Amino acid sequence: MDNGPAPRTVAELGEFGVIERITRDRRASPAESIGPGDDAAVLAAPDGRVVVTTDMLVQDRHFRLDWSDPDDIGHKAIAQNAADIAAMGARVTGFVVALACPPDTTLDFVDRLNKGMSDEAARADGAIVGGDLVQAPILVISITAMGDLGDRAPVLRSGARPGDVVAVAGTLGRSDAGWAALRAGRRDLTDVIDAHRAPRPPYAAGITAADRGATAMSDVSDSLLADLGHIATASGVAIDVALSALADPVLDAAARELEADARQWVLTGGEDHALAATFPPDVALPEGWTTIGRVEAGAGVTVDGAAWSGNSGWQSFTV
Ligand SMILES: Nc1ncnc2c1ncn2[C@@H]1O[C@H](COP(=O)(O)OP(=O)(O)O)[C@@H](O)[C@H]1O
Ligand SMILES: Cc1ncc(C[n+]2csc(CCOP(=O)(O)OP(=O)(O)O)c2C)c(N)n1
Ligand SMILES: [Mg+2]
Ligand SMILES: [Mg+2]
Ligand SMILES: [Mg+2]
Repeated sequence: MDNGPAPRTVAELGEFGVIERITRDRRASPAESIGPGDDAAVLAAPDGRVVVTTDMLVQDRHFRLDWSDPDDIGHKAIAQNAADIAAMGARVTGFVVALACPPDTTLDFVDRLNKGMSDEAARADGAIVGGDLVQAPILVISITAMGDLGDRAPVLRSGARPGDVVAVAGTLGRSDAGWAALRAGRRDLTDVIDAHRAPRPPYAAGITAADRGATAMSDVSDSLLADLGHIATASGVAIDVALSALADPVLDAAARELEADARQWVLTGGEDHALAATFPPDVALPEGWTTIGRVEAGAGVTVDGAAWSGNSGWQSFTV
């Protein structure tokens, strides 16, 4: 029997066909858990507490289809959520993914988006256990991540104390540099463009930081200055950052090409999802962490002892 041409778009395959396609490889959920396919998922919460966070990506606000491949968008959507779990000192247990897309979205696009999400979920050691699929005029990906602290105390933004060391794990400023390269049409600057399209946060560093006694932690989504600012405010302390500790030859090379200031990217660029944390002064930093500053008495964030002039990072409603 001739069933006609194979479906090519989500409208042609239909909601339940697409869900079946997306979840086909996701039947294997973690032990004691129930994954996609029922009215809700069930996740084990071994220590009785659940860490939970949500973040969304909106087309033309967080990504552009002419700048990012579908798998990049999938990576980024999972990464921005998993980084918040890691920033609490927790490990990811599961994700639920709500996807809104136009009816002419191709199945190839959905497959690649799905592959990017699955690959990054695997990097974060978590499974995609459910979601939602609806029609919308543009793409929106809204993800909720759940995590488990084991026997650790959560690392809050409020625990930094004067005398603590400030450290980061992961790269800073590369995503912003990549965004600048894309706006300038400089597709050749692949180091920074790749970092913008698909950040790879250092999830394990969040857990090792918690185990090593980190006093406060956050991922860097809006900018180093803005996110350290949240730690400073929540902790009632001042933070001073040493610019020399933030040098990155990849950024310097991109800055020469784009006639830009690498310091601006490192301090005010968002979307790298590096981890920033404070540690007691006598602690040996775990692997992957680099000292970039110090916690002091007072308020606010300074750079080499002085206020940073100009914008300090991304704000959703300013542009
Ligand atoms: N619409 C909302 N309703 C309730 N809480 C929110 C809302 N938006 C943000 N928050 C909370 O405000 C805090 C800061 O949010 P956000 O800046 O998005 O954090 P992050 O950069 O870690 O994603 C988080 O604790 C988040 O849960
Ligand atoms: C098309 C496009 N425009 C602008 C940006 C830049 N941008 C979008 S969101 C963002 C920062 C973080 O976004 P937010 O939604 O605040 O994430 P959260 O802090 O909640 O993790 C930046 C720098 C981009 N990536 N793509
Ligand atoms: Mg958020
Ligand atoms: Mg965060
Ligand atoms: Mg933000």
